[in-house]
Amino acid sequence: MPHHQCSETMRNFLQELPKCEHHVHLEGTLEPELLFELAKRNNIVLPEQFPKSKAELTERYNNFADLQDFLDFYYIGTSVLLTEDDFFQLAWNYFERVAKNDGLAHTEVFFDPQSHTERGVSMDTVVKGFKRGCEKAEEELGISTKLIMCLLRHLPSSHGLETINQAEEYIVNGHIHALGLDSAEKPFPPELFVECYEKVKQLHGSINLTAHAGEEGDHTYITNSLDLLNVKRIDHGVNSIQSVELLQRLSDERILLSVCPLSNIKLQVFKELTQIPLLKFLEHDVPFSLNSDDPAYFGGYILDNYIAIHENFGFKIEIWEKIVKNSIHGSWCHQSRKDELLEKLQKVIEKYSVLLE
Ligand code: HPA
Ligand SMILES: [Zn+2]
Repeated sequence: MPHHQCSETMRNFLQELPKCEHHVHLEGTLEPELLFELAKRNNIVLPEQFPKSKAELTERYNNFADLQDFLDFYYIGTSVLLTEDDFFQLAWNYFERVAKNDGLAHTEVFFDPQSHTERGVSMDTVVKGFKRGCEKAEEELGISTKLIMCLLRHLPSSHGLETINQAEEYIVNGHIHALGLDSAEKPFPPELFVECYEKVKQLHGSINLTAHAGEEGDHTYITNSLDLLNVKRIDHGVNSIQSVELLQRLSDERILLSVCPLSNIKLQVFKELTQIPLLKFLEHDVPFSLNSDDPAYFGGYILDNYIAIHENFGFKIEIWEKIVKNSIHGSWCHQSRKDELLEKLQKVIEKYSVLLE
């Protein structure tokens, strides 16, 4: 049960904060409605045992046993996406929703090309559709965006290398801004992907690097991602709590953890939101952002995650200022954009420091 009520004023404050999202899978924004619509339009036959209605599917999404149980649904979801317009529409629906409802200012979005190229959809189709969504969002919604290509760790690293080759043009020209690593964590540790991370770095010396680590895997998955893959951000990273040395290192090196509260509950990483180690991170000055991960599957977009954290932690305005400041500093946009967002943050803090007294 939440301990702190989120007043209307508090909700408005959280909405108006210039939030940055660093951990959202575009394929994880596929709402049941669009899933069924695209399956029909593209003549995709869903598995026999797959829920038949939106209500049934949403109900099943409330009962994921763990990461793998979710991933089984997630990959069935990806299978309905075929054309460039499908990818565009998926991305656009997300951008429009979070810019208008959630007050999102900047978002760095993951996509999983291998979940599409494995089914015969080309890299070009995927990237062009998503890129078009990003451009329209920047022009019409005023939010800034970056695309992060993720490799699926349940596939061999040779498949990852092939994927990097297919994406070479977009890595070199910067349309793909960063590399990430996702899917089933524990059986597939970071050391399996050293060659892939070296390869993208060869193609583009200043490409940004991140990896999912320490969601179900222990703290060594995080340390090894930092040491062997040279990532400068960790997605999830909640198991860093197991090592004080690691917490100190994350703080010293300003490694941002992209924490996903509602995801952690839905995938049974924690029983209660209060168990997410945000207080420890604050105590050790480990920078973190709050994110939605797969909002269509986990029952909430970014503002819902902020509200849920407020209801469970009752953070004061100064803590929210710090969280948003760290999210801005840890973003991969230009300094000029960060300055804009920091200025906006100051205005919102000034406005609400009286209202929320
Ligand atoms: O939270 C996640 N973890 C790992 N892989 C994923 N792919 C989509 N979401 C996730
Ligand atoms: Zn994720």
